[in-house]
Amino acid sequence: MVRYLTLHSIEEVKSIINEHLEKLKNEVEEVDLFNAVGRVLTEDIFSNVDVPPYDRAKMDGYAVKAEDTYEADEDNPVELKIIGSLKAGEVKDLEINNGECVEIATGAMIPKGANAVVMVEYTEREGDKVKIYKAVPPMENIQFTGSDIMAGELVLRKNTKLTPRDVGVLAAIGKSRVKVYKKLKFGIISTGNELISPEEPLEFGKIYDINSYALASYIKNLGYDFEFFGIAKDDKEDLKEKIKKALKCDIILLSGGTSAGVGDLTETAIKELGGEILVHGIKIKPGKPTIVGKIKDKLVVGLPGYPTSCLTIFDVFFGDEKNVVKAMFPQRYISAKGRVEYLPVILVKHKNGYSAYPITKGSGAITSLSEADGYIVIEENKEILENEEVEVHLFGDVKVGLNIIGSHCIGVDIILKEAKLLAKTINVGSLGGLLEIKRGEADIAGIHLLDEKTNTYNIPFLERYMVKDALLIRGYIREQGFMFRKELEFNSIEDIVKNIYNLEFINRNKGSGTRILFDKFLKDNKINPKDIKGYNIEAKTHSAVAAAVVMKKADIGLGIRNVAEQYGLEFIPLADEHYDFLIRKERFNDEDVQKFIDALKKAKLPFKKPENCGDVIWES
Ligand SMILES: Nc1nc2c(c(=O)[nH]1)N[C@H]1C(S)=C(S)[C@@H](COP(=O)(O)OP(=O)(O)OC[C@H]3O[C@@H](n4cnc5c(N)ncnc54)[C@H](O)[C@@H]3O)O[C@H]1N2
Ligand code: MOO
Repeated sequence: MVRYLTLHSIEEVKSIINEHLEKLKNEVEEVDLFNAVGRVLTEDIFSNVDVPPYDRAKMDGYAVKAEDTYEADEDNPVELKIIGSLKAGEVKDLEINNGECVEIATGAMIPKGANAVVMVEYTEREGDKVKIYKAVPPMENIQFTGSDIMAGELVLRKNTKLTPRDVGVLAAIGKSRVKVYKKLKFGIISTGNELISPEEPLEFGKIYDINSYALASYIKNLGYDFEFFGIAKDDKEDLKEKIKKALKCDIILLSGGTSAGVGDLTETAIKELGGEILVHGIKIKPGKPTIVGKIKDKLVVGLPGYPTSCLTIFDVFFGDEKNVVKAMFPQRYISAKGRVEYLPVILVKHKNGYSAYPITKGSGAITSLSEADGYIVIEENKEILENEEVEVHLFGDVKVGLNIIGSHCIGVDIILKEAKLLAKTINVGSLGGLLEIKRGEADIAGIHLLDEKTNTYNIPFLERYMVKDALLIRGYIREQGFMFRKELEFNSIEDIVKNIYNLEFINRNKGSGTRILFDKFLKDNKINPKDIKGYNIEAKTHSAVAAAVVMKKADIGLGIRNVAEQYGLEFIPLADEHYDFLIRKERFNDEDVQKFIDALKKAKLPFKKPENCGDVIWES
């Protein structure tokens, strides 16, 4: 049976959800001050009292009649008689006349007759007399009744979202409880037999439940409440049981089980609990199979299982307004037809503004969102995005720091840690890094490009690509070689060449230095890539190659020694390669760049360091 979803527009779904939210949002509850922050007032707040409620001293010293001090200066003090003392909280019937004063503490009530306070630093006490060395004008060092807040004053308006400072104001006027809009409470359920809690050890075939935790945190950050009802098995009765319990919440969020597969039970469960389905399918990417249903007056939202889809949908329909910045989109991106696409991007700041790099790991990857600074919205009828200005909706502040764009190497992470630097590292391969330096977007690019003709690294490429205004810093030497599981029993490159047609390879992405090295190896040994099994299967990092071999998705792949060692694989070296750093000249003297180079020299790296590590070896 072929099942197609009827896709609703984002606006339609927003209006269904907002209608429900509006109703809930108007419900009112009362909270005490310890629980008021972040809540939204449903009433104007007026003060019934003056703050402060009496004139009080701002400083420790003596309460005086100002005119008695006018003659005083450092050489000619005025002497006053002390007729008493006042501490904060003391109420005494004291009144001063000319020539008199009262010793007073910060916060104490100003006695009758006094109109100024002389700070104790400008006085000298002798018994019941005090010498005043400084003249003070009237009102000096007194905070007057109601000068902070006056009785009858409007202090906070309806619809204010209370900040910690606002709560301070409420306390100041003795308002111990306030009426606020009811806090929405979300019930959270994850579904899937494969899911386990992060508290359990990982069994083969299981994955950790991401969505419950990420959604709950999202909800908390928005100032709402949540309750977690656990992971439902792909079993209708279990799911129904959990939904029933969750119906005490205002909105129930399920994740997983929305698409048209066998285990997709959400729709049925909602119906069998007496509910109706309002939406199943939205013109959005990611998150197309989202379900919106209703059981009595409760909204039940079936979010897709893929973490990025799940969180994007939550954000689109329940999230808060985002700050927007304009950025250049320097790459070419083909967007989903017939759906509005929310594409996560990393922002890179440079002297002409921002550039936005798409994250294309897909909706199954949680790091699509955790690495993103925000997203861009690509309209339904736009198919290609290329070298144009876009608006980026920001998740928070844009992290700024060095932009390190190029080939990925764990050495870079170690150097950054040594240098205590914050940096953005974007993995676009060596050649990609070189181009980003040319374009002025990267500050530093890690590159390892082997020139076949000269059998040297990097410099021939800089010349061929006419890189200008840049310097090349000698980095370190990585041992590239073949990694494979023990059972293969190879001892030399010759062993590998002999067996090459029986092996399942995993290759690296085009533009990566490792790929170039592999191609050269094939050429040197007169092997046609077409005859290599797995030649077209690409992994993006050294670790991904190692993981594929460990998991027996491939027999062998090319990568660096220390990654092979990390994964417990055998390793036969093929070539020493130079991993160097291309740096834009105008950034060369920046503190962060210099720190990076320093740390490169100092850091203990799992690679060989040549004598001239950290030196400039080429300049355009
Ligand atoms: N034949 C079709 N297959 C799929 C379609 C379709 O239209 N036709 N849509 C695809 C799209 S788009 C999405 S999005 C997903 C949505 O899948 P479900 O909502 O049914 O979710 P599951 O199948 O249960 O899970 C998908 C994926 O995500 C993992 N997952 C689920 N829950 C969690 C969680 N709480 N934490 C971490 N990861 C989770 C799950 O293991 C699966 O790998 O369907 C496509 N398929
Ligand atoms: O709707 Mo799915 O989220 O495109 O991957």
